[in-house]
Amino acid sequence: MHFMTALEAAWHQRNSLLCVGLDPDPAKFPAHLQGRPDAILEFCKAVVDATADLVCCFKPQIAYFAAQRAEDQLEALIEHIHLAHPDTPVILDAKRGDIGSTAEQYAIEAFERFKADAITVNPYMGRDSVDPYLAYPEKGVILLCRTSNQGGSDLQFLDVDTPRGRMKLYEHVARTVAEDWNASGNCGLVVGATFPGEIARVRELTGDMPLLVPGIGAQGGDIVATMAAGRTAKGAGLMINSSRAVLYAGRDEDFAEAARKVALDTRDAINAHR
Ligand SMILES: O=c1ccn([C@@H]2O[C@H](COP(=O)(O)O)[C@@H](O)[C@H]2O)c(=O)[nH]1
Repeated sequence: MHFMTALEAAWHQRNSLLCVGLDPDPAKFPAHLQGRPDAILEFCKAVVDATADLVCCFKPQIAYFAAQRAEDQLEALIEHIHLAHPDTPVILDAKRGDIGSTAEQYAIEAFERFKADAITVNPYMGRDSVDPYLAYPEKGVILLCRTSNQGGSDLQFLDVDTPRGRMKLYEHVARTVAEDWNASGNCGLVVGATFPGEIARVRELTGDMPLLVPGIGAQGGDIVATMAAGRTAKGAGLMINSSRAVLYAGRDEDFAEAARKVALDTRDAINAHR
């Protein structure tokens, strides 16, 4: 199924704009999982199974798996999500960006090896570096626009002269993606919850384009301001990500139940402003 179709269905049928981020850090796992060779997979599966009915998508961050030599567990995790929760799209957060020939390999890795439904991509190297992902029209291509970290302002907030006039670099990215790169309707943008003013501006520039919004929870972004700035007229359009606040809500054997409680509260806090 097309990523956007699955996402739209999840927003409305499951009544959720929450994306649970899967950033497994073994140092934070409960004692009973410590030292197990499959600890990453078991930890993530437990959180996925406890929260799947509460989310519109999951977002595994590849660095947490690769750093532990656990790409095989990432592959198994995505396979598990597809089998056990087939209507739940998976965004591989990889923030890839490289010349076309290398990007082709990254696209194969994301979509054919890991079987992700969407990937995050850094647009900084330009259109030809993004084309290999866009060549999969069923898959979502979610481009970094206004990231949630403070340092994002170093470049993204600069005023630049563009063929459309003078604007902030992140505004130019938003317009370029919305107006030039989205021919198959499979693009989205990353805009941090820590910058609600810029969420509003990106929404203004891109119509109903889906926005992946990290930065609530551990980074302190504001749900109310995010919703006011970014929701569409249909009360959707957002994948609001929370990773650490959900994953590490509990540190004991009942960690998955604790994760579910935080996910439920977060989903409801979001829905109160749809
Ligand atoms: O601008 C961005 C882009 C991506 N991220 C990623 O989202 C999660 C956030 O984790 P929390 O624990 O909820 O803070 C993480 O995987 C980041 O790599 C982001 O934070 N900001």
